[in-house]
Amino acid sequence: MPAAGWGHMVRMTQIGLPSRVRACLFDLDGVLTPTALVHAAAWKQMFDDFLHDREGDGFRPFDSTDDYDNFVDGRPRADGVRTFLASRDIELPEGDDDDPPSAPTVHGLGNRKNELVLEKIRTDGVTAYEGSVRYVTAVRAAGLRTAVVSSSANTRDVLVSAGIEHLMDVRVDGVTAKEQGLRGKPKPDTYLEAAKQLGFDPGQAAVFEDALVGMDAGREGSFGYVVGVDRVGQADELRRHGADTVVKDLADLIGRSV
Ligand SMILES: O=P(O)(O)OC[C@H]1O[C@@H](O)[C@H](O)[C@@H](O)[C@@H]1O
Repeated sequence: MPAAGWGHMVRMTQIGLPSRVRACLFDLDGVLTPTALVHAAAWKQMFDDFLHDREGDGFRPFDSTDDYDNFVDGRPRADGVRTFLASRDIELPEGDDDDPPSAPTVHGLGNRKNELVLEKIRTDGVTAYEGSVRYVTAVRAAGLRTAVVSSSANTRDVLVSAGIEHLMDVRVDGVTAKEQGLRGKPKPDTYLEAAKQLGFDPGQAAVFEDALVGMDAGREGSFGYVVGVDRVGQADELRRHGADTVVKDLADLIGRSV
């Protein structure tokens, strides 16, 4: 048997990653589960109600593709509120984490959106992408370690609801990032923390992301490989933001050599 073990030999041809990669860091929403759609719909409903109340019938609605991808996707919740409002030249007081959903503050709006997300997840449940489960299972069988790295404070609930919590060795999410004072994506802090907890340098870790800010984090953190996951037809944008490769589904990497 070779010094690195058979798992090492097998994975080079079967999981589409360079041999230096020993750990896989997966974003959640849009990569492991289809919950990016739930978030996008909740953001739209919340911002459209807010803009309508503020500007009347002539308001410019939140665009679930452009506004979501550029200002909200992948960022921690309050950063998403701030970044979108800034794009419309709107300033609101910060407020507090426990502001009621009716409060006209950054956190009030964030809490309003979160109520919509939780309602949808509780009603419909979450099913993981089948190709993602197959791919994560394959990388673990090849001896790599795995982490989920998400801005979402709902990460644990979504993993449990989807039945995939046991597939992740480490979780760095919106809750743990806040506890540890880690900056959110597009900063690489949460991905760096996950690599550290798994015991690897960034160069030995691959980042799997569907969000443009996640690509930026992968590039700024000098990770060993960055996989862009294109669920919405933004492959070129993902490449421009630093993807080494772009796939439509994680299972597309199975059987691919790099
Ligand atoms: O509001 P949460 O569940 O903490 O999630 C924050 C963000 O988490 C990211 O994973 C999603 O891409 C965003 O859409 C979402 O807004």
